Amino acid sequence: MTQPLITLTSPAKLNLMLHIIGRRADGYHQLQTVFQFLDYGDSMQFKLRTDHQLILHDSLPGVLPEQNLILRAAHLLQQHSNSQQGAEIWLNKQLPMGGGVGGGSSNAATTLLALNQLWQCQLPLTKLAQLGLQLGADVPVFIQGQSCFAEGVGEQMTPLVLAEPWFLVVTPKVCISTAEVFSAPELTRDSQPITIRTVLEQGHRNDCQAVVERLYPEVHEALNLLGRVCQAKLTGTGSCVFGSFPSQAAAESAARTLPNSLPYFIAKGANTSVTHRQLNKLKELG
Ligand SMILES: C[C@](O)(CO)[C@H](O)COP(=O)(O)OP(=O)(O)OC[C@H]1O[C@@H](n2ccc(N)nc2=O)[C@H](O)[C@@H]1O
Ligand SMILES: Nc1ncnc2c1ncn2[C@@H]1O[C@H](COP(=O)(O)OP(=O)(O)OP(=O)(O)O)[C@@H](O)[C@H]1O
Repeated sequence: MTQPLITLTSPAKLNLMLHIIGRRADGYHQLQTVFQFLDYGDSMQFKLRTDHQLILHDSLPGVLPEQNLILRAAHLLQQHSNSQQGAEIWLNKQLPMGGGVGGGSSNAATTLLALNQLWQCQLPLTKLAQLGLQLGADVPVFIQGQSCFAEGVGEQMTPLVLAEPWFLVVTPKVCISTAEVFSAPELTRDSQPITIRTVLEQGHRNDCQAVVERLYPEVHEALNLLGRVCQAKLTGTGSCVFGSFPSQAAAESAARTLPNSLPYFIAKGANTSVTHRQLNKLKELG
């Protein structure tokens, strides 16, 4: 019998603002951030196996299969749910790695969501988000699937309805280690906490930006170039920088002002993750 196959988009996120307000005893930074999803990402396919095997068909440069967040997420769910089933997984990577658009975390979350459905584990999103947090601070937001104001390390989420403009995302060819940025001595770690009511007026800054611009001249240059045509900001710990536009045509016209050597993509903002919209459609189809 042919086993079911599901195809899902594993989207990018942007941090529209990111303030660091303190540090936990374990060294993790306490953040205030606004997450927006993009209708753009990696493509993933999941096929049920009736045995226990987990097979990832595509590899990533510099990432051992057992370190790949996709297999780590699949193993975690298998252990937690005691599922006797397995899966074959395919990944078509589009998102830049170490780009601050959350590609690895998104892949992990998409895996948890897809296998929860394929294996009929029926774990609620809150439980999947708890599991996801063991894999990375950015995983819960991709599980929850709504644009939001997030606090803690990003796991305390309050949904926020945002505008859904088009974004021009410049992707400098550098892979940035999140841990390196968070360990910089000069990083701002004492921003004044703001409230969700004032976030859209007061939250325009990314506290990681100064450190990243100093460590990575390519990112500094990208911010300068994009800054000529819009307000340009860093997402997460970089390397990607972005600006928003009222239409796709306006974003395309801004992209034409960039040097040909500078890679970019254009995508629409979305209040609900595309993965959730696709999974809901599959559920409706039965
Ligand atoms: C910067 C953001 O992308 C904003 O959305 C996230 O906070 C980063 O999330 P992530 O990539 O999933 O990060 P993780 O894989 O959990 O952490 C990588 C490393 O970054 C540091 N780290 C991460 C998140 C955080 N709030 N404080 C930290 O100090 C820790 O040294 C950690 O070992
Ligand atoms: N499936 C995966 N996709 C991408 N990176 C992965 C994956 N699995 C493990 N990794 C590792 O995670 C690192 C960070 O990848 P990722 O693309 O998520 O960075 P990022 O966008 O900067 O993340 P964030 O915004 O969450 O800080 C990669 O350099 C790679 O070593």
